[in-house]
Amino acid sequence: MSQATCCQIWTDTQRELDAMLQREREEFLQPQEDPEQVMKMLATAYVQYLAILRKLDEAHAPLIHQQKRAAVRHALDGVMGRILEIKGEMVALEKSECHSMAAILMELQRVPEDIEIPIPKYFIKENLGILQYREKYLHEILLNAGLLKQEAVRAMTLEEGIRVIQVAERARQGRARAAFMRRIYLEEKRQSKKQEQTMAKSPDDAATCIQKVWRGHRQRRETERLREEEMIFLGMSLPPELEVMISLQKTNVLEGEVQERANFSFRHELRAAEGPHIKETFQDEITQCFLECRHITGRFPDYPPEKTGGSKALIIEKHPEEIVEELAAKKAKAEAEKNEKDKKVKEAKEPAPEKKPQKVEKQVVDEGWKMGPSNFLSMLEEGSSQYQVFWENREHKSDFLQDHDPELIKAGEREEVEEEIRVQVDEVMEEKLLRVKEVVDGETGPGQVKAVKEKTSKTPVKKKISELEKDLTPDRTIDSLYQQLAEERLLIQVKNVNLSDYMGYDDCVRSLLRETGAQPLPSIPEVRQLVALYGILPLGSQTVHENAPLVKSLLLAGPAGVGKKMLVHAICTEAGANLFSLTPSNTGKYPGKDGLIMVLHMILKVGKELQPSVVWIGDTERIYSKGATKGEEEVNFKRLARLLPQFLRALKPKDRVLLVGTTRRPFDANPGPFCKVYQKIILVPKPDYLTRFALWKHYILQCGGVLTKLNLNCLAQVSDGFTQGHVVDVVHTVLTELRLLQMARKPLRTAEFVTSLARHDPVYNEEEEAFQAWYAKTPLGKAWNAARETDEDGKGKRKKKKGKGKKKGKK
Ligand SMILES: Nc1ncnc2c1ncn2[C@@H]1O[C@H](COP(=O)(O)OP(=O)(O)OP(=O)(O)O)[C@@H](O)[C@H]1O
Repeated sequence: MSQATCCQIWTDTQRELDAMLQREREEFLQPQEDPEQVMKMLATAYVQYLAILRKLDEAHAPLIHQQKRAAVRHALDGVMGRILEIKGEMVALEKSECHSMAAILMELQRVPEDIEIPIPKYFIKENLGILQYREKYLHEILLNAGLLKQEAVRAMTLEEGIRVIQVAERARQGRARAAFMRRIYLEEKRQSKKQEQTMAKSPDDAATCIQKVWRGHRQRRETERLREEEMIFLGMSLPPELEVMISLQKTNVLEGEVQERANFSFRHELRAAEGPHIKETFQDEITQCFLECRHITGRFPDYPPEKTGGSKALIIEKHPEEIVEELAAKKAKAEAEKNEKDKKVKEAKEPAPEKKPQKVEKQVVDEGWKMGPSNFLSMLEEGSSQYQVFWENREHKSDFLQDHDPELIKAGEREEVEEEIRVQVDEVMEEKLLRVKEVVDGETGPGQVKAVKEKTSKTPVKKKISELEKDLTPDRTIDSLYQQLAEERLLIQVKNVNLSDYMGYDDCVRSLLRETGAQPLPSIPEVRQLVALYGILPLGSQTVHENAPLVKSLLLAGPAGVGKKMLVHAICTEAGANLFSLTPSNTGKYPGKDGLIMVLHMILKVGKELQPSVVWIGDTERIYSKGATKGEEEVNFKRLARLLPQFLRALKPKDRVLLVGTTRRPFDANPGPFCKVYQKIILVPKPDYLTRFALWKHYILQCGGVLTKLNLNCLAQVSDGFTQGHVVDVVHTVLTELRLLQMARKPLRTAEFVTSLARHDPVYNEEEEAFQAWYAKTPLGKAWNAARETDEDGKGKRKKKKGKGKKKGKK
């Protein structure tokens, strides 16, 4: 895609985004009373933001201009975050992770694929070098530790050997023949030259000859230049300067260096041109502030210590009147709090009068629904205004050089230069203030300041640091910890699977069931969406992780073979994350509480440093098993269960680390602590007819099978109740190397697969019901049931009222 097309897509999408922001300002700020209307509004915005995200990613991926890339990425992150916020609102409103979007899709004239979550390509593309290096490093560690076998070098067959020799021999003969022909050509040329030299030429002939050669050469050069210009104009090739730049940027290190050098020169320029003026302004502002303060309080204030930001606070502070106002507001707030406390104490002493629930309910209804505060709207609006200032009116088509905009860099650098100068000014002004205090007020400043400092240093705020947050390995490097974790199999290789490889279609039966009022459970496409929303997007983007509703842990529950592990690997592949395996059988190598703390500490330290990271606990129900503990292994599991909340507490919004648990038997776990640790629970379903059909086809073709004589409909029908894992296993069992060799004589038959399938146990209805019953007991399941009951009560009451009304009417 040419750069001009990318910019055009960006322009169009930005316009759509502006329209969305305008709509948000108008619609979402108004309180709404009808929940159905609210849901419709949210779902519409959700679908539209997804379309915007898709287009922004399309524009961002091929863009070369670094500043434009940064601007589009800013918008990308903002839109991703906003989608997560809207999803959060939808979940809170419907008390379910699944929403029926069919009506909205119809109304907006979209297809079901439009609600798949696009995963920005920059997650991987911008870290490709580091990811490849890390993959190679891990591979080497595993090879050296003997945990991986070196791939055996395959011996050549006789035919392959002959072929290689033939190719080489023919090439040699070709080269010899070419050399021979060249020799003949040169010989002939030499002969003709000799003949020409013997025939004397007039000066005119000689001049014509020289002109001919020169004109030919000049025209060829000119044509070449024109051709290059045209290619650049059409966007089919890059200007030479840019090509050099891109080749430099191919390695991340170089990119960093180039950027750093450019920034340094701008900073230097700014410091020289604007530094003195900034310094003067700061000094004036600080002096003014001190004078005003003395005017109000009668003495010069102490200089704010550097730890609290130095004079930054003074510079921000506007007017003495505002300070007075602020103080008054603080006082009023404190008084109000005190009054409330007194009131509560009084109420606790006196028997509380009976509450009137009806009134409260009415109040809630009266207030209506309002969209919660957003961290991303302001970001999007800021991005939009920056776009209007810098990019909207720029001529993208003729920007052959894709050169940077110095003003934009300067704007970014200005803040840093200001901060640098402020620190210098602070040092000077603090000295000055002390001297002035001594002369004017007779205060011996340093002593007082020291005293204050000592006072503050004597009363440090005691904060309890959990065992996991302490650095237990201060003398170890990240590399050595990484190596140790890999050797202990706590850090494992990620299988290269994408989320789109997790095949599956919407289950029509499930949608029908939902309409009858059954608890909504996710279909396969919804599982894909939830995994992308709660796992991949926050892990891939720092901004999204820090500002969107924080999800620290995710549970994938479902029968054996439905693809839970595949989803864990897909999260890591798409987000470029490390994969730590805390599966109970792995932690046995570190017995005792201290051992376990050390494992968790190492995982946290390496995971945070080399973020994003996924910490996977397979068979996670085992660590929350009900009943008394038996044996050392179970004691260790219980210990891990007790340490997990601490582990999660040690994860801050800036740490892109996600805990993912997988379980085949969640009902065996103690529901209380289990659901407390896992913030989001996704029930992974077994495949429906359409998915089974696609799975059979895909895996048979992948293993080299031929479909001609196969009845895939029959296979899909017969495999009802079986999982994806069963299908994969059956295909691998049937399509052995020997069977593939026989294929020409003996075509594949459906019965072969059916026979093999019969050796597996399907997921029986009882097991599926057990999953559903367990899900109904999770916090979200309970909330959904409670909401439904109140809904039904409400409807019943309304019906009764109507009935009464009618009777009265008849009377
Ligand atoms: N939706 C899917 N599309 C394609 N392949 C799938 C899908 N789901 C699962 N598979 C394949 O099925 C096999 C089993 O999947 P996986 O091991 O991830 O299941 P699991 O739920 O983790 O099983 P278990 O609970 O037994 O550990 C894998 O080879 C995986 O690639």
